[in-house]
Amino acid sequence: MSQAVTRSTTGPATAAGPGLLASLDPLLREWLPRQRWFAGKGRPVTGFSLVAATELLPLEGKLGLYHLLVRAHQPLAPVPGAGVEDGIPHPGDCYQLLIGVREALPPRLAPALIGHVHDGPLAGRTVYEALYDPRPAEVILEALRTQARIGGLRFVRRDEIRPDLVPRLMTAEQSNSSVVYGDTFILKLLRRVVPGTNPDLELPLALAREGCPRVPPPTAWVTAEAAETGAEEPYVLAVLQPFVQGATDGWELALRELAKGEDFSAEARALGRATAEVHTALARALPTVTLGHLQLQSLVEGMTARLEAAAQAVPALRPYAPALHSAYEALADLAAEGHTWTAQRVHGDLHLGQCLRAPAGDWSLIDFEGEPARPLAERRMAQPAVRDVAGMLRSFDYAAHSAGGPPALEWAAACRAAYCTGYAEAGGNDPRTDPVLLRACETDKAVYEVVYEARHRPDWLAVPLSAIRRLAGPGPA
Ligand SMILES: Nc1ncnc2c1ncn2[C@@H]1O[C@H](COP(=O)(O)OP(=O)(O)O)[C@@H](O)[C@H]1O
Ligand SMILES: O=P(O)(O)O[C@H]1O[C@H](CO)[C@@H](O[C@H]2O[C@H](CO)[C@@H](O)[C@H](O)[C@H]2O)[C@H](O)[C@H]1O
Repeated sequence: MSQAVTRSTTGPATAAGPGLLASLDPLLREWLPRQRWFAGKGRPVTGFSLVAATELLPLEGKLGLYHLLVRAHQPLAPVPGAGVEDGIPHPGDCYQLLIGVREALPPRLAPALIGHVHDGPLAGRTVYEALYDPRPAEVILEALRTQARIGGLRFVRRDEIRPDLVPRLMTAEQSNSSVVYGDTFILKLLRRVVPGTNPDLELPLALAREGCPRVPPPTAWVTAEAAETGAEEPYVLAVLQPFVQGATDGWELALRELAKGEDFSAEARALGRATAEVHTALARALPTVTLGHLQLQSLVEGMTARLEAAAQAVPALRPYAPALHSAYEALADLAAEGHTWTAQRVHGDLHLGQCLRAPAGDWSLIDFEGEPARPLAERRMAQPAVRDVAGMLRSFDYAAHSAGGPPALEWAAACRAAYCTGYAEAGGNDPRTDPVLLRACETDKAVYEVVYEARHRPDWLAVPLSAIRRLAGPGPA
């Protein structure tokens, strides 16, 4: 692993050294695991190593600013897709940090505090999560606007960016961190980063080339060059895109309508159409493949392995596992009979919260990263488009269980039907004509959700478990 301490080519000279991380180490051990976006919850952090450090503002000023890529050592790996120790040695995940350094924090930045440094080059200073502070956020936007190269960081711009946009950090619960600039742009700073093409940049760029208006096109992005990090490929670190002004996300909207006892099927149908339009554009933009017997076998093996790992991690799932396996076996049987399916690039983690409705009524889809816990190569594989449909169908069910009171099952059924109708109207294959594949994909998604909730929101575990019971069907469980 490289201990790159980078030297700026067009930015300020760097004063960061390996001592920097050593002095931050005790503070990060305490602070990092508390962050919503920390992926290694439940496993101890035993240390850190520096992948790259870049000074963005020199320490001599009132405000110092460091960009760090830091590997958090957690010697045991998560069970694939489950996040629970199983003893497999693991080098640890790499996180992107933007660290502000001041003599003292003004009260408005109190929530951003990481801690007070006692040793090393930052001794006596206060370090904090710099995205809370407008000045560092402006530094990033200015670097994008001017296409700067600072150390190993490359700021790449595709479209014009107006100067002087005022930043504000989004405070929503997120897997990453986002800053909105003057209601014009939104910057997503990825937190757990891996080298290689990131689908959250790759797919919106491909859709922009296709002229698909359903996805905000990337305006600019940040990468860390491979030479600076010791990786084989650059890391994609952040993506700037147009901000959909006044938008409401589908989750919020669905809950609002549910609370009023209102039907949501017209919106669900429009969402189905939007999804089909995105799928059609993705199938035009990027290669599609036919899944024959062998490929189907490996798809089924993946689903089976995820179910097994999930049942190991979440005991409540165990009684249903045999019945759930039958959904995958039915798919394998169809494949053995010679059925084939088309696979293409998909969103990968589609749910109501990833759909934004502009005030004029148009729906946009965002966040093409895929399921965050899966390896990058898996997230970039061509898959049956029904995977995304299954994600949305699950989401209507989630909403029906989350509005308070008895689950609004009829409401969800109407949304699910309308969504499939809209999907077929806009040129997608009606998912209801392929019930075996749909059931397998819905099962796989519900299994993922069981693990996700057990890990992040145990209070919500009952929601996917109720779907698990439905999907398992009547039987000994
Ligand atoms: N282009 C956009 N316009 C308006 N709001 C957006 C846009 N992109 C994202 N958001 C808001 O930011 C939130 C987080 O974005 P998302 O890409 O889902 O990040 P994460 O991967 O961290 O979950 C979304 O739920 C949405 O509210
Ligand atoms: O939006 P993210 O990329 O962070 O996705 C993760 O978190 C989601 C929750 O915020 C989670 O979605 C699940 O809960 C939603 C309601 O909060 C529901 O609409 C989805 O259908 C359900 O899957 C998602 O699975 C996870 O990857």
